[in-house]
Amino acid sequence: QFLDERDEDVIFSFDKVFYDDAEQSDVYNFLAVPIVADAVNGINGTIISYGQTGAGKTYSMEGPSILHCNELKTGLVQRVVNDLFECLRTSEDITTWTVKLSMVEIYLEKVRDLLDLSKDNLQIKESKSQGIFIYGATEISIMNSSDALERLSEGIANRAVGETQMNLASSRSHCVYIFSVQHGSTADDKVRAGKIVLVDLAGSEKVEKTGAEGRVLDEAKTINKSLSALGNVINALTTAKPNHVPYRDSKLTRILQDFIITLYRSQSEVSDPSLDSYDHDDLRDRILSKLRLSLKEEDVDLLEELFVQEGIIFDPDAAVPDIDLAFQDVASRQIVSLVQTVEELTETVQELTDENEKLRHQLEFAQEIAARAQCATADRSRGALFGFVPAAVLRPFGFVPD
Ligand SMILES: Nc1ncnc2c1ncn2[C@@H]1O[C@H](COP(=O)(O)OP(=O)(O)OP(=O)(O)O)[C@@H](O)[C@H]1O
Repeated sequence: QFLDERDEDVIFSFDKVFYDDAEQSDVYNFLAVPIVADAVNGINGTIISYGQTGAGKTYSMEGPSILHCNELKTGLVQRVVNDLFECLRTSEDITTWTVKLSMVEIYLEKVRDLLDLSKDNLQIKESKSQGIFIYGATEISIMNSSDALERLSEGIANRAVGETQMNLASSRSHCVYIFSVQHGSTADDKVRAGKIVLVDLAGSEKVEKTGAEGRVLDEAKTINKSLSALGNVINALTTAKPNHVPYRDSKLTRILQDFIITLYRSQSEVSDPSLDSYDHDDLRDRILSKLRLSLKEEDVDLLEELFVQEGIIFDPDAAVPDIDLAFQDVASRQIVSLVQTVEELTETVQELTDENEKLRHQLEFAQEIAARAQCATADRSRGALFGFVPAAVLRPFGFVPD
């Protein structure tokens, strides 16, 4: 419990608080184990370390060193990597897999590739198939955990190279590690893709307390702006019906756009059988409005029918007890995978619409050719008509020699 600036009580809720005797493994087991398991099942996850300079963000993420440290001090990143490969290797269903690593740092609102320093101003783009992605960022395929740790260590070393070249301290930038996992499974012949994004944020201290000037002041202002943007996005998402989620206000929130999602209810509330229908309606509305952005109304209507049939969204006219059961079912299957399904279907509809458009053009073209051919035939017929006038008729007019 804390007091705000007006000395009023403010209560914050935490899922868990770790005291100073907590081990790195305690943090890892609580925070990251479910996220690694989800990534192997095709569900994106993210871990962000936030706090004041010197609070221990980088230590929690990387330990004292990525490559050389004992089991006790090993950071989250190494533990994620080790478990990820362990899960992939030991799963009976997984037949083939690839793991790719990208590593970027955001400094003064510029995205720099830590695996290729020549790329120092990467752009963030969005596509239907990939969602938000960092255009041109180096992606290295990694085969096993020791390979991954070597590459991570190179990336971290590049952060240090930047430090001396550009006189920046690594704590003044946000560091983003992106692991993309893709695998095929014998269980259902599907290819699953999931991402784990780990973010070591820049220190969050207040500008006025630091007495900073010049470049250091610019750094502090930019960091504060992006951290406020992150706060604003989370605030908007935790509002029941946000009008606008300001993802575009900073590079950080834009990169994390597909990873910061909102679940209004805690797990205990989800399993509460007295759910009202508000959340179902809200979820349905949000899915449908997302579809309406890129599709025609009739396609959205068709998809809505399909989604209701598949149990992806709910029939607004269905009886409330059925809706509650359906909601619990969907909650357990994770809303993230649901949104992925929506995106895949949106893409399929878009492809079909394009194909349809192409066929329509071809048909119009064929009809035009056919019409022209008919005209030509008519012209030829007219010519033939003259040709068929019996010579006896034309002869008196001198058209045909005797
Ligand atoms: N749990 C810990 N055990 C031992 N040393 C620690 C621990 N946490 C942090 N430290 C040490 O405290 C110092 C500051 O930690 P760290 O660099 O991780 O802070 P930070 O929050 O990342 O700061 P910045 O915002 O400047 O990047 C480092 O020397 C680190 O080794």
